[in-house]
Amino acid sequence: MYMRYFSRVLSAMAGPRPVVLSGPSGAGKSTLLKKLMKEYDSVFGFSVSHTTRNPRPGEVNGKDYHFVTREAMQTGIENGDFIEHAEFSGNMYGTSKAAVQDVQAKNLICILDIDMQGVRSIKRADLNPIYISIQPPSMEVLEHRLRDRKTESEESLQKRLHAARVDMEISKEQGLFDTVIVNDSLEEAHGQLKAVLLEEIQKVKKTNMSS
Ligand SMILES: Nc1ncnc2c1ncn2[C@@H]1O[C@H](COP(=O)(O)OP(=O)(O)OP(=O)(O)O)[C@@H](O)[C@H]1O
Ligand SMILES: Nc1nc2c(ncn2[C@@H]2O[C@H](COP(=O)(O)O)[C@@H](O)[C@H]2O)c(=O)[nH]1
Repeated sequence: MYMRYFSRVLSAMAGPRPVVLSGPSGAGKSTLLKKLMKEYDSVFGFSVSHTTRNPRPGEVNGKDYHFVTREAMQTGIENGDFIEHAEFSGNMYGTSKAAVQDVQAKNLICILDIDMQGVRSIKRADLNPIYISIQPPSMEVLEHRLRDRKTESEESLQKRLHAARVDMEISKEQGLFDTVIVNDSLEEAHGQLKAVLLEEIQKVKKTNMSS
């Protein structure tokens, strides 16, 4: 218990707290984090995950994800390269230690966009992030958004909707998230996200000004 306490104190001294953004597929995590990173230049850094899924049109290897084979991912996991990893909708996803270290080395707020299994694993690690859940206004709206995005096959869509129902139930669990934001109006959700992160944003801005 004391070890965990001291490691949290040390990590607080080391730089800004990372941010975990979680929530059902299609809730708007990427949309919100892109908007945040556009508004705040040189404050946030994205933790680029590894995945075995195929890139979508426009996605860039090394920027949106590290797109890898299942074999490469398994080897990385066996070598202890990952803080957490999970199977989601038929593909593997994972946060490497390097992905987080790369952002933290620049003294930026590291943003992790991960599923619920990832949240559970990160809770057991020593990252001490701010946990934010992004939720859709309803299952109906979520389904519309996912269909309109046109990224999923019917099979993948159904898997994601099933995971979403589970996610929406679990996210009500007391103490799991520091904040739950319902992304109905994008502007309002963006405003709420900024408000939650204000203290960390100011910390980074202050450090950047004095360096
Ligand atoms: N507030 C909103 N109002 C209307 N549409 C939205 C809103 N937020 C996001 N969207 C749209 O919903 C779709 C899903 O959003 P997004 O891709 O950001 O979700 P996500 O949570 O990152 O999903 P995934 O976990 O699958 O990556 C996108 O087409 C996006 O443009
Ligand atoms: N546990 C982890 N989950 C991750 C990671 N990177 C992304 N994700 C989550 O996967 C789903 C699907 O993402 P998509 O890009 O295929 O739509 C979504 O909920 C992400 O949050 C990760 O490294 N670990």
